[in-house]
Amino acid sequence: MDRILKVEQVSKKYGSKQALHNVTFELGAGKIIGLLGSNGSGKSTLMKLIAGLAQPGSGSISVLGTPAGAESKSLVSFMPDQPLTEDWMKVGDALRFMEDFYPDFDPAKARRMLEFMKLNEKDKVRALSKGMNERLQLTLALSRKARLYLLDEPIGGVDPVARTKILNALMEFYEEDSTILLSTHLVSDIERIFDEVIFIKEGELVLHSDVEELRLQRGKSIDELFREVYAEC
Ligand SMILES: Nc1ncnc2c1ncn2[C@@H]1O[C@H](COP(=O)(O)OP(=O)(O)OP(=O)(O)O)[C@@H](O)[C@H]1O
Repeated sequence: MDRILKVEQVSKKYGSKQALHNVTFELGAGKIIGLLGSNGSGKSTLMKLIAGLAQPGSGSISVLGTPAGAESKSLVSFMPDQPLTEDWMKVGDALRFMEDFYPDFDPAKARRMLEFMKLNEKDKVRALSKGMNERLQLTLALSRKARLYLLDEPIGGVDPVARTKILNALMEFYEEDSTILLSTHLVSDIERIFDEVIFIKEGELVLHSDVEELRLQRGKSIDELFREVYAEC
C-alpha cells in the first residue's frame, strides 16, 4: 500500500475529557475514506491533529513520513468545520487570499469549480446561504494541490439536493492519486462515495474497513451498520 497517513496510538485530552484514546490506523493513496461518528465522538479533534493544528497528548501522526505539524502543511489541505473565509470578502477575494497564502493553490481549477457550483466571484461571502457557503469552502480546500484532503463535515447543514451537488463536485474534481478523509454523521446520503470507512465512538476507533468487504461480510449498508453501532449514543 502506498501509505499517505499513519496515525499511531494517538490520545488527546481536553482537561479531564478524553477526546481520543489510543487511535491507530493507516490510509493509502487514491481513496475516499469516511470518518464516521456521532456528535462529540472525536472526529474534529482527530482532523485538527492530522492537520497539525494541535498536538496529541501521546502517540504520533505522520503524512508521507513527515510528522504532522508545520512541515506537513504543504501535503494537507484542511476544510475545517468553521469557514476559511471572512465575512467582508467576496468570493473572488477568497480565491485571491488562498492564492497568496498557498503556493499550491490552483486558481484555474478553483474557477472551474465555482462554475460547477454555480458561484460567482462577485458574490458576497456573508450573503451566501449555508449550502452555498459549504460549496465555496469545498472549492477552496479542493483547489490546493495536496496529497491528503481533510474535509470536516462538508455536508453538515444542507438539504439533500445541495448534498448531492456537493458530492458530485467532490467526485468530479477529486485528484485520483490523492486521499480524502471526510467526516460526517449523515451516512446514508454519502456512503456511495466511500472506499473505506472508519467508525469512531467516544474517542476510540471501533472499525476500519473496506466498504465492499464490509457490505459482503455483514450484508448491510454502511448506514445500517452505523445505526447499530451508535444506537445508544
Ligand atoms: N476545545 C475543547 N475544549 C474542551 N473540550 C473539547 C474541545 N473540543 C472538543 N472537546 C470535547 O471533545 C469531545 C470530542 O469533540 P469533537 O469536536 O472532536 O467531536 P466531533 O465528533 O467532531 O463532534 P461533532 O460531530 O459534534 O462536531 C467532545 O466531548 C467535545 O465536547
